[in-house]
Amino acid sequence: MKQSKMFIPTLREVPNDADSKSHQLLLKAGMIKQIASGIYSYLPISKRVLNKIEAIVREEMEAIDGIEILMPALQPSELWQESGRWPSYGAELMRMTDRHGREFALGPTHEEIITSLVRDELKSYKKLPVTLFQIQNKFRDEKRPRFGLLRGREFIMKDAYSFHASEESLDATYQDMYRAYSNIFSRVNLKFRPVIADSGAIGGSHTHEFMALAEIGEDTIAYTDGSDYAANIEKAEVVYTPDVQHTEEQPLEKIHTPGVKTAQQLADLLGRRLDEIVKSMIVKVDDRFVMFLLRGHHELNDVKVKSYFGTEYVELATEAEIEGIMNAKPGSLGPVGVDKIEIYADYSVQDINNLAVGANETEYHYINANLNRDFTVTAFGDFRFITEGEPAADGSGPVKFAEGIEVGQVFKLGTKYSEAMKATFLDEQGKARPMIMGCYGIGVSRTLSAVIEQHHDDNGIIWPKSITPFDLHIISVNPKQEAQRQLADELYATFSKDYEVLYDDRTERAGVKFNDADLIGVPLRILVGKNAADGIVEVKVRKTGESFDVNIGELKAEIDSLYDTLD
Ligand SMILES: O=C(C[C@@H]1CCCCN1)Cn1cnc2cc(Cl)c(F)cc2c1=O
Ligand SMILES: [Mg+2]
Ligand SMILES: [Mg+2]
Repeated sequence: MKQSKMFIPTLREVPNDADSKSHQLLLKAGMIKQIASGIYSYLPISKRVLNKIEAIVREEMEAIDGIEILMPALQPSELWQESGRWPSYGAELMRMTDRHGREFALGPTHEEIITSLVRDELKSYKKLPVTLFQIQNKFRDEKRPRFGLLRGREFIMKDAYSFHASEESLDATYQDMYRAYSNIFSRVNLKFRPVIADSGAIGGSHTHEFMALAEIGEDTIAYTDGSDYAANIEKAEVVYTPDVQHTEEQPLEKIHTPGVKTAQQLADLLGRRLDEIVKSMIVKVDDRFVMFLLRGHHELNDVKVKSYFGTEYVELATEAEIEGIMNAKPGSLGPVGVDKIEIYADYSVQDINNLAVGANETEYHYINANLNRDFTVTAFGDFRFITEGEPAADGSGPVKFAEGIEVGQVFKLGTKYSEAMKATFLDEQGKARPMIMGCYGIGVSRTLSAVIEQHHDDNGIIWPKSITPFDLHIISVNPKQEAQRQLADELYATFSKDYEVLYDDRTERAGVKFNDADLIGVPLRILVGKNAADGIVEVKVRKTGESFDVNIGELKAEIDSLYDTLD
């Protein structure tokens, strides 16, 4: 492709609204243009990379008998009424009405559509299992779109759905997908980790997220070097090992604590460690309020609370709600004398006694509060986030933390949608049974960004060979020089036979062309410059920056062998 005919609006300066490295580079390399918050046009360089990522995804899906279809983005609300999800999503679900006043959603995902499609077509166990997938734009009205393509409101997803007559069959497909995802993320040259994850609102039991490791990642992974254990921190189980440090029970004592609002301030006032304080939090679970007790140095894990109570509706109570229930401000809450709401406590609260807790009176606290004497707990449980260094659930050693970008997720869905939508099949005994489902997503546009996050330097992107927009970048340094332009034209014609070539034939200054080439990030570059008349060109490897002169007689062999060494 001649760059004089291309559309790559590179930028000189860093756009100030870019809030991540990949977002900056996508803009500087002229790969995307924002049309509205979280909504982008993919320009030619991006489109070429997306085509390659999608080709790899298709190959791996088809290798495990995935069949490609394309479903509509417009989804009739009736199907979401059937699945019961129409009322359960808020502003994130983009809704609209058509000219007849009928309600639709712009599809954020396609469980309802695919289930209605399959229930009409596949009636017998003989037709199962089947795995259908699509690659399509999804719409989710994120409250805070950010990081360019990493969290957009319209994005490209590969979503696959599988239908089974048995759990074993679902298991087999789940494993196939798990391996296919590992292949895909390896082939696009991403450093990634599959992590045990929480299935959240989607239901089902078993799910893994595929995390691309990157500082900018919004997810935190708890992993160990001792095994392939890795879990989303929302899910990482805390192995409770009792570490009881009880002392002689002391009499309960109320103390005036002006200005004390946090566990740290209470610890400082009492001259105790933070972990010797027990903090009390009021959480709204569904439509009731519940108190949670945690050690001062731990944090409440809302995802664990959701899965413990089996609901998505878990929110911290507001200050007004707290004052309404407890007649005290959030900084002075405690379990003593609380009988209107249930109290749950993290396991490790039972390790200490003579507790310092709020007195449910603003600016008053108790010391020496003791379980069963001064307050009771409905149940102890694992309600907190694991902290770095604590033992992993599989006993493989202390967990370490890393940031990750969720680029894929595989779910065992079960029969949540097939039951709700009566997608049944006739089993061997002719009995109608709900199909057992799995669903599997890859963020295709998010994967493009994740690759940039992991493959760049200060001058721009460095594309892995597998998804690079072009293989070779030929630059005629000064096309006004007849010898240079002629040789560059010839090399473009020759190399285009075996490689995808971007030919910078523009009459821009050399510096501009080199800057653009560094930004765009094609892995190999041929500079046709002042030595063209002597049949010498310069070859440059984008990743290492190394460059050397090559006689055009050896150029093809040199490029072929160099290209093979690239990753
Ligand atoms: O999408 C999934 C599960 C899997 C992921 C892989 C591909 C198939 N679906 C979960 N999820 C996430 N955000 C959503 C946002 C909105 Cl607004 C919605 F209405 C529904 C969903 C929703 O269901
Ligand atoms: Mg997540
Ligand atoms: Mg997820």
